[in-house]
Amino acid sequence: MLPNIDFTTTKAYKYLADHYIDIVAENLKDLFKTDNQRFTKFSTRFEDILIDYSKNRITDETFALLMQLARECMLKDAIEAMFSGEVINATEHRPVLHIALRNRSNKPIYVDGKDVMPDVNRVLEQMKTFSEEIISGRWKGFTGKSITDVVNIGIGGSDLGPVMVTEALRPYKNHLKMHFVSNVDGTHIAEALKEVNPETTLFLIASKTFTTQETMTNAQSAKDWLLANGGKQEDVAKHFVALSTNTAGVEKFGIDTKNMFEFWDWVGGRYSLWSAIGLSIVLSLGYENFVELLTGAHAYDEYFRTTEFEQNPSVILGLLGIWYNNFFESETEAILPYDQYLHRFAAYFQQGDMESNGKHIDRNGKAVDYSTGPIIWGEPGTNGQHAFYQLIHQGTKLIPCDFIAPAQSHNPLGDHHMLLLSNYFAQTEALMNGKTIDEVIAELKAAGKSAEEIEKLAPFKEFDGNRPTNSFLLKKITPHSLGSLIAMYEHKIFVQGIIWNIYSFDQWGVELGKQLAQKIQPELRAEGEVTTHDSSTNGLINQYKSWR
Ligand SMILES: O=P(O)(O)OC[C@H]1O[C@@H](O)[C@H](O)[C@@H](O)[C@@H]1O
Repeated sequence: MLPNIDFTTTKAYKYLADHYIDIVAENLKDLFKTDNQRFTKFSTRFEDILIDYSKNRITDETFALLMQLARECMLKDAIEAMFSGEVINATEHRPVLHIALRNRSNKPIYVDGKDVMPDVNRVLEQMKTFSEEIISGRWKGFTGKSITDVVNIGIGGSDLGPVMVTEALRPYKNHLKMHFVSNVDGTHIAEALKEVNPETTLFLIASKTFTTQETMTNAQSAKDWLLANGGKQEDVAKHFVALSTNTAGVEKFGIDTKNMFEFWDWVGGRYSLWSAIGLSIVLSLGYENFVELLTGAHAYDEYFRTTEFEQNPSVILGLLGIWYNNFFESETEAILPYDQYLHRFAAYFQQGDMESNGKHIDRNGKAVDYSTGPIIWGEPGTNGQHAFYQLIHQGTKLIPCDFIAPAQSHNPLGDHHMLLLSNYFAQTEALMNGKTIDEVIAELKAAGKSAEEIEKLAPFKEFDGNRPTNSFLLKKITPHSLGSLIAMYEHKIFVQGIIWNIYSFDQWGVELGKQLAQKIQPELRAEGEVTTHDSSTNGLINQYKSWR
């Protein structure tokens, strides 16, 4: 059982609310001036990942109160409930065990009295054997040629994780060309099919439920394409495999269940890259690298589970998020990787975070009267600087930002990495320090501007600063360190869900639109005017029907 505590009724919350009034008047810059231990105190490490959270609007007192909040909300018990396989996804009656998929210690984890590890290991072994067949070229397509291209057809958690990881770890990839098709927009599959040859293409149909409309439609089109381009029904087995929890659905679609890679309903879709859904990762990087990814995540899981809150990155990051979300009323958080390979990292955690904590009903089934999950967004480093950083620096909104960078580049080309990192360091410094009006005036004077020009221009060039950031500095992005970093973020989301007293592992909010789309489909198929909706929806549908 998860604890069930309204965090706004805790002592720590009340103290924090009072303390906020003091802090809001404080300037980060001054906090650094008065405490030369600030970096040492407010930074932590996990293996080769340094997490500097000193540029946050906190003092020793804030930190202590946030830790007290976690204790009053019984976070420790909640962590144990997850790791020991309790049914913490109560609305779907499921445990939450993505940690079992990467449990390299192999210590038993029980669901309904049965250790899940033998099944986890069996599927990993199956992924290993299969990937070796494909990568080595021993697996042949319907004309006897080896596989050159892999198309993963999946959406949401069955797409975002595999895409993010295969992109993040491109330096480790082999000769296989990877394609990812998610959107039901025919353009997505049509464009992918233009790039591949039916004789040498393997399709991975990735769907936990094997009922998702987008995925089933794309999978059917891929099968039709194979059959229309020389393949026969009996060749489907050579070109299609399924990654799913739904054996009956896989059979119904026409994929032989010996070509099915199983996982289980205790794996949430947005936490499934560690499962059979990660087969595209295994194919792209090789099994050993996938195991390294799992190992990095497992090492972090153990650390998260056993480390005191004060040194625990996910606990600290989660609580800082709560500090901004619930006291400063920040609505968004930006994830800004200074690493081109991490270009889908923010997109991945958009689902990870917003589908997990975008809830307004608490664990008692009652509407909350406080703010929960933030809006997550972001793009890679310097691209963002030339696009939206204006608002982060000088806009009216407080946007806590995570800056992520590797010290070592996989492409040490001339000065590129030094230039990239100079921006990474400069931005958090600039966001913190800002630029005072006096500094602006001095600068303009030095540039020879007239007093009149200075007076006019100065206010536009002032930066308030005092804008909070976390910096993640990794030695290098490797399968191991990436595994740890993903797990760190996953557990941060978990921590926040516990404090907000919501269920982080269901996603009922995605259902309504799906249901209505089902209702609209026959109306779009039929001829004639539609009158069953509100005037806006009718108007749009009828315009579409007259234009199509
Ligand atoms: O893997 P499936 O079953 O096709 O689901 C894909 C996605 O479907 C969405 O509807 C869910 O909100 C996601 O959580 C999920 O990842």
